[in-house]
Amino acid sequence: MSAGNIFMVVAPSGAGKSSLVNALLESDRDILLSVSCTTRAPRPGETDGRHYRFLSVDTFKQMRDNGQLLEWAEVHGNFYGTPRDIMDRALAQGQDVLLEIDWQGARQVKKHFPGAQGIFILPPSIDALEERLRQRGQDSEQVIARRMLAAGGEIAHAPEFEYVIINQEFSVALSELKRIISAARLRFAAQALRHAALFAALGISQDSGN
Ligand SMILES: Nc1nc2c(ncn2[C@@H]2O[C@H](COP(=O)(O)OP(=O)(O)O)[C@@H](O)[C@H]2O)c(=O)[nH]1
Ligand SMILES: Nc1ncnc2c1ncn2[C@@H]1O[C@H](COP(=O)(O)OP(=O)(O)O)[C@@H](O)[C@H]1O
Repeated sequence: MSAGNIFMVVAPSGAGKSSLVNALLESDRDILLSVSCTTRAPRPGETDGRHYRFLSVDTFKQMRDNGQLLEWAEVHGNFYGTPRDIMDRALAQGQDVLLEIDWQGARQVKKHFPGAQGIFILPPSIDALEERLRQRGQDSEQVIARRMLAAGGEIAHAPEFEYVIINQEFSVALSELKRIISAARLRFAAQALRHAALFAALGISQDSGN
């Protein structure tokens, strides 16, 4: 069985990544969303284990220092990280995994898994980004100001990613996200077939070298 694929969705706060990812997951049952750990306080309606694993700073640092996180970063004054165990298990079972992380985390994942595909979501404008953060109605003015201040620096990393989607019209952006994922899956499947054929022709076991 071939290993699963990794997709990373990255965006400045308010660009619409969670909305796009949630809509994608409704129609794509073959992709597992990695639930991150965070030290940020839960927003109204967020539940532990579903949206995030909400941890104290001490517990987060303990997990990080024990090597239980595949990647981690400090974003907007809080710690965020991807637990290693669930992800490793899913990939070994051939399950595709989607990570909703920031650009710093994406860089670290790329080091471990060079085939991971990064998709950067841009808002149509900075004004639209601020409007979306306000309209979401979940963050204080102070939190919104901090996220807006960080947005420019985050957007500067968009060219590092394999794909960039401008989330203007939601349905159009969602179609692009679905198309990117289907195309990448096909490409990886074709690659795996070519490897298998090459190894068979050379009489080499596919497990050798692992
Ligand atoms: N490196 C890293 N970043 C993460 C992780 N989980 C979430 N983030 C990022 O942390 C930032 C803040 O996330 P959040 O507090 O949920 O705010 P939101 O982006 O406005 O919904 C976003 O850029 C997320 O993508 C993670 O596991 N690792
Ligand atoms: N294409 C879009 N047009 C208008 N509003 C959008 C669009 N995409 C997302 N939103 C809204 O913008 C707000 C921020 O979206 P969210 O998915 O929480 O962003 P992120 O996860 O990137 O922080 C939400 O209220 C969401 O409903």
